[in-house]
Amino acid sequence: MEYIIDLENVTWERGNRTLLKNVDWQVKKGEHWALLGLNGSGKTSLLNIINGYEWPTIGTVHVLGNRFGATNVPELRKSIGWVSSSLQEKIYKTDLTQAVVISGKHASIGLYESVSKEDLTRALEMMEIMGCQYLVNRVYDTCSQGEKQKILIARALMANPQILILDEPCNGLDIFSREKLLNSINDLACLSGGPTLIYVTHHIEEISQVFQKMLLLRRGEVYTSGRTIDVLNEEALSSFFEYPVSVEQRDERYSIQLK
Ligand SMILES: Nc1ncnc2c1ncn2[C@@H]1O[C@H](COP(=O)(O)OP(=O)(O)OP(=O)(O)O)[C@@H](O)[C@H]1O
Repeated sequence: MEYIIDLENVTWERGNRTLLKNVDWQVKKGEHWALLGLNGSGKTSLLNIINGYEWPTIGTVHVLGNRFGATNVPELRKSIGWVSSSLQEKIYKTDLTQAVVISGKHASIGLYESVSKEDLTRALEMMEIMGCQYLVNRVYDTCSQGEKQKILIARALMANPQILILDEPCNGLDIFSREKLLNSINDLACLSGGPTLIYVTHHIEEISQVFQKMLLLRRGEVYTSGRTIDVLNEEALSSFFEYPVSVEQRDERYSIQLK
């Protein structure tokens, strides 16, 4: 079986610190994962390794069938979308929303080529998938935080990625904007031929039923990975957080409270 992400025994050291230790993680195409961990647990470090921005000290990394060390990483990166708050800061605030989306075609910030009719049509399609086509012709900075997230996901889709990393996309959103964004993400997850999603979060409340697999990171190590329904329960999470928690499940969504 070919995995689209295959990390074997990945350890990453910086100075005298081990930031990732013996990480094994295999992701199949079309299998959407949530990646959960507290602040500083190593989530971003892991994503940096998957994107080839950092190299493991020990272990092997295969992404989309390519072994890091024997492949052209910048080329490979075109197949991986990564939407994060640091991206949001880079976007030119006075650009129109559709220009921001089109810039995802070459992962540029801003547009440096004339826009073809096909690019515009595709951008509008991507905006429609994310439920934000109504924002066309709006200046990016006049959009709400939730709308900006949708634009940035549409931008990432423009390059037709096989893997799409959504790095804490609901940060800074109120409960209504959060639910709207999660609905659009669910639609995207169900899109035939769409990317495999990796949803990074601190909050189990955001993990909807489309994320059937989970990886729990703690202090740079995989605490556990497997089916979400097996992982998101009181016993497993109390042990993971090293603190007693209660977990409720309703309508295929979860909530957690400290006991
Ligand atoms: N380049 C680096 N050099 C040294 N230490 C680093 C480097 N990158 C990350 N770290 C450290 O590794 C640990 C894990 O950081 P990382 O950003 O991967 O965690 P995270 O799970 O993404 O956290 P958060 O949820 O707060 O974003 C932290 O203690 C961080 O300070």
